[in-house]
Amino acid sequence: MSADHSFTAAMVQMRTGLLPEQSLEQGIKLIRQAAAQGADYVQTPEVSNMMQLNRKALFEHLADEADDLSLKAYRALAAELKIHLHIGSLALRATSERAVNRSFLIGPDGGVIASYDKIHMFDIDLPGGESYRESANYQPGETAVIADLPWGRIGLTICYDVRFPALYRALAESGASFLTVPSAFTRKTGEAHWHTLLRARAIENGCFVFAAAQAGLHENKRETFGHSLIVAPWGEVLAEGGIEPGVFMTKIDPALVETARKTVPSLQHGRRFSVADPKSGPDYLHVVRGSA
Ligand SMILES: O=C(O)CNC(=O)[C@H](CS)NC(=O)CCC(=O)C(=O)O
Repeated sequence: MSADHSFTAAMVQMRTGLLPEQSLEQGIKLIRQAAAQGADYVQTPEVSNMMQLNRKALFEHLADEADDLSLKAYRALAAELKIHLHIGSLALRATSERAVNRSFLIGPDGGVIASYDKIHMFDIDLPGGESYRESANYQPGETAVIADLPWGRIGLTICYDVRFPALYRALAESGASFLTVPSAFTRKTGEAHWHTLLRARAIENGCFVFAAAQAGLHENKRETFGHSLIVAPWGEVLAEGGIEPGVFMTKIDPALVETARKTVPSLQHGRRFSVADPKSGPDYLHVVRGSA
């Protein structure tokens, strides 16, 4: 695998609605636009198929992975356009009681290269009354996922995962050059944290970060932050969306990963903590209480 040639990455920013059929139409239109402008890798946001706050309505529209119309259509589209298509996530049925928030990396032959189930559940009460209990409807994943693209290795994560830096360090240490964070950030937390978190994950790991976002006021009355981002390994923002749906793209030079890591070799300088009690977690995260 040679990682020395450049490619074009495109973030598709969406304003997903209540119904999978409508959302699919919006997704297909924007993905076609990205491919027509020369994109090789296209990413869509978290829950590209539907945004439902109501559990009953959500479960009425959930399909199993094997029957999901969005996944079928996106696989056919990737094959037609001959692109790598990363569907940031689809809400799918896992059991009769539980959904799963699962992303898919689809290859230019329409095959699924990898899928990832969101690990960290957004169970949060924000000041002002906005409240989320993702774990009430979704079962979390337990496995970090990497896959190989023609241009280097990619790590898959989703949205709230971005607040857990150990996940990204593990992906980088497993050889990832590209970290991906398709999202549906709230407007409030996005304004405060979105750029900082994504740029930090890029800088501390010497990786590109690709984050396609949900944007604006949705049919279910939720407001998401938008600002899809492509961040370089040195931390520069290479492409950024606003709050309207659209396509945001740029050329990617994978050699910049090595350049950044040569300049600041923090990946090599990591894992220097001693281990006092291996039962209490990963050794490089262990913190010993001072005895002063
Ligand atoms: O449920 C849906 O319809 C789509 N899923 C989401 O919107 C998810 C779970 S509620 N949102 C986040 O993870 C936001 C994280 C965030 O905003 C932060 O970390 O600050």
